[in-house]
Amino acid sequence: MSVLDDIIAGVREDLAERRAQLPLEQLQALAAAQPAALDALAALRAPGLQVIAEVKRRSPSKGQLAEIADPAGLAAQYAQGGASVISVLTEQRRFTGSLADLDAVRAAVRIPVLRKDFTVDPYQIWEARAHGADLVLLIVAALDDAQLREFLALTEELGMQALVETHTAEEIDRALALGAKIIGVNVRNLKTLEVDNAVFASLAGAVPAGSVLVAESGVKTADDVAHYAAHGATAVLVGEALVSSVEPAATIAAFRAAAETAQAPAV
Ligand SMILES: O=P(O)(O)OC[C@@H](O)[C@@H](O)c1c[nH]c2ccccc12
Repeated sequence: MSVLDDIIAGVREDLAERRAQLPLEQLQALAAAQPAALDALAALRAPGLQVIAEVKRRSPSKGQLAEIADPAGLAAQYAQGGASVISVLTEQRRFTGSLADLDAVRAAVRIPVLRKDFTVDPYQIWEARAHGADLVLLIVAALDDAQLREFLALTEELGMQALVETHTAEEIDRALALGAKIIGVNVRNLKTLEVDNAVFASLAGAVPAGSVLVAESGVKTADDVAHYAAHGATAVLVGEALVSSVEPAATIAAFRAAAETAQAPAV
């Protein structure tokens, strides 16, 4: 069983518990009572390189990254530093996230919020909307085409966007064929947890110009950001480097500035 399969098995167990507590019909009523989702696509299409800043306490590959006693305060700092979207890990067992974190972040910022989880059931998309998220993560490696199609349609029906995460050229083709508008390339292989930054440059060409292309994982330095920007990234998704930064707002500002240098035409 790969790491991904193992994580998903836990996600399904936790999901069964939540579903037993709150039937889908009630969740749908909560979703309907939410203000409309914010336009994440427009936010990511703004000029310059966009930063998706993640609230992430722990990961299976790195263990504990940060305490994050105040996710709302952290998200506010991210927004103040110029993040375009806040990503909130809600998976509990491996990442120590929760829907309570999502609620706290949603209440703290006015920019789009991504519910970052291993989506394997439509219930989770309703849940994301009921908790005020504007985007969900769909990991292509975890879904077949029928699921991906169904989940993209539901996302659209709820006025939300999906960050469709890929790791291979074949996954990018599947995502594009099903109409994904925001494509993520995760340079971390979720089956082995290995990070290889070169994966982005090797795959970026498979995504047509005009799509929103997000480089995910392993962004540590301004040089990493400049590298992804030079290879066509619209945005970078950053977790560890921000949760472990003493000044996350300044780090985000520095990342955005690094991308401008990378994109400036040579004179
Ligand atoms: O902490 P990093 O290396 O900056 O990575 C952030 C993000 O890309 C990573 O958290 C991530 C990308 N795709 C995921 C899917 C599930 C859980 C986590 C992830």
